Order: sequence, then structure tokens, then C-alpha cells
Amino acid sequence: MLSAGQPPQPPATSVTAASAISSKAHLSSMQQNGASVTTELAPEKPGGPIQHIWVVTGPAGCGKSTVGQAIRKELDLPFLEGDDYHPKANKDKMSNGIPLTDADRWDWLISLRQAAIDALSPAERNDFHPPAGVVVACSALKKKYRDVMRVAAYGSPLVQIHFVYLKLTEAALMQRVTRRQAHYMKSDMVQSQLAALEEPRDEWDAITIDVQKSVLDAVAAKLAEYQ
Ligand SMILES: Nc1ncnc2c1ncn2[C@@H]1O[C@H](COP(=O)(O)OP(=O)(O)OP(=O)(O)O)[C@@H](O)[C@H]1O
Ligand SMILES: O=C(O)[C@H](O)[C@@H](O)[C@H](O)[C@H](O)CO
Repeated sequence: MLSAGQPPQPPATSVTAASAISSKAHLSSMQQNGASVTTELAPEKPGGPIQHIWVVTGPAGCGKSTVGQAIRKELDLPFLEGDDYHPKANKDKMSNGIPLTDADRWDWLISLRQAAIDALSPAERNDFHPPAGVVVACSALKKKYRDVMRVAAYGSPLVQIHFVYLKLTEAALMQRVTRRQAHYMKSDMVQSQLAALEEPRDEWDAITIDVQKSVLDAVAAKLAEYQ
């Protein structure tokens, strides 16, 4: 587990796809420069169990909702669809092929962050026990957007936030967004998404998932880097 409070860790480990996320063996056994990446929940710390905020990020079409739902199912956690927190004005802009600006995104990110914090509270669905965490599908294209989401873990040593960035080529994104039906985000928006994208670099709480490759290919390629 990339746990909060550690010194900055080396660049993210690149594993792959929903099956990697859903097969705990891959993530729990991945080692990189001494930093282990695992979906196993960190051992309980004084004061209670750790709660994890899993933010699945990336440009339109990369698979945030699909992979986010896979993690939700695997870890039996509540799931928040970031698209649901965009105001109508944002959806209207994107539907008309107009990219969002920073100003369009601040209130959206803050409302999504608050919803994630609220989801960690005890609720009837859990017999009033706090859930082990929450999964959030949120593009969080820029580092400063991820910094807005990181505030959710400030002040609480028992809350850890993790970013799962789904890396995909422009061609693959275009193909997916084009094929997708009944969604306000059309393929003419993919380029602006990539133009705004700041891939996580030196962000120790971020994992990069190369969803283009198969699990074994990507894991083999990553391990080959350390031969
Ligand atoms: N691993 C995959 N292989 C092939 N197609 C996929 C994969 N993951 C998702 N898709 C398809 O790609 C399209 C986009 O997926 P999804 O809606 O999960 O992406 P998203 O990042 O949430 O998009 P947006 O940000 O625009 O809502 C969907 O039609 C989905 O079925
Ligand atoms: O920040 C943004 O530009 C938006 O959040 C997009 O990245 C989303 O993909 C869009 O909401 C469609 O899902």
C-alpha cells in the first residue's frame, strides 16, 4: 500500500487494466524500489482502521467508470461517478465540444471531494460501520486537480488517497469514445482532454495503469526495466 506520510516514493508502477486491479495478486506483489503497491488494506493503525479513497483518473474514454466499478465490486466499496457531480453548465459545454477551464472545474472537484469524505462516514448500508473506503471516477487531469482531491485526506491519518491513472493512446481513446453511445463526451473532445492532461510524475500516491496492454505484457515490460 502506498501509505500516506511516507517520504516521496519513486515513479508509479505501471501495471494494467481492470484485471490487474481486480487480481489483488498483481498489485499486492508488485515491488518498485522498495515501494510495494498492494490492494491489501494497510494494517489497522492506532485509532481505527485505515479508510482508502481510490480515485480512478484519466481523460474521457480511458475507462474510469468501467475500472472504477471493477474496483468497487472487488473491494465492496461505495462508488462515486464524477460525471454526476458536474453542473449542467459543464455538461452543456462538453456536449457542445467546448473544453472545460480550471474555473469550470474547481466547484466540481470540491463537491466530488466532499461526497468522497461523506461516503467514508458510517451509513445504514454498512450497518452504521464506516466503509473501508470509497472509489471515485474523476478525470483529475492536472496535478492541481489531484491536489484538490488530496485535501480529503488532510488532517486524518486514518484516511489515505490513491490515484489510479489509466494510460491509453489517443487512437484508442478516440476509438472508445466514438463507439460509445448516448454520452455527452464526443470524440472531438479527446484532443483537448489530452492537451490538459498532466500525467502523474513523482506523485507517490499515484499508480499508472497501461490499459492498452495485457496484464502479463505490461508486468513483464515493467519488470524488464529492473533487470
Ligand atoms: N478495458 C477496456 N477495453 C475496451 N473497452 C473499454 C475498456 N474499458 C472501458 N471500455 C469502453 O470504453 C468506453 C469508455 O469507458 P468509460 O465510460 O468507463 O470511460 P470513462 O473514462 O469513464 O469515460 P468518461 O470520462 O468520458 O465518462 C466505454 O464504451 C467502455 O465500455
Ligand atoms: O475534467 C473534464 O474535462 C471532465 O471531467 C472530463 O474529463 C470527463 O471525462 C467528462 O466529465 C466526461 O466523463
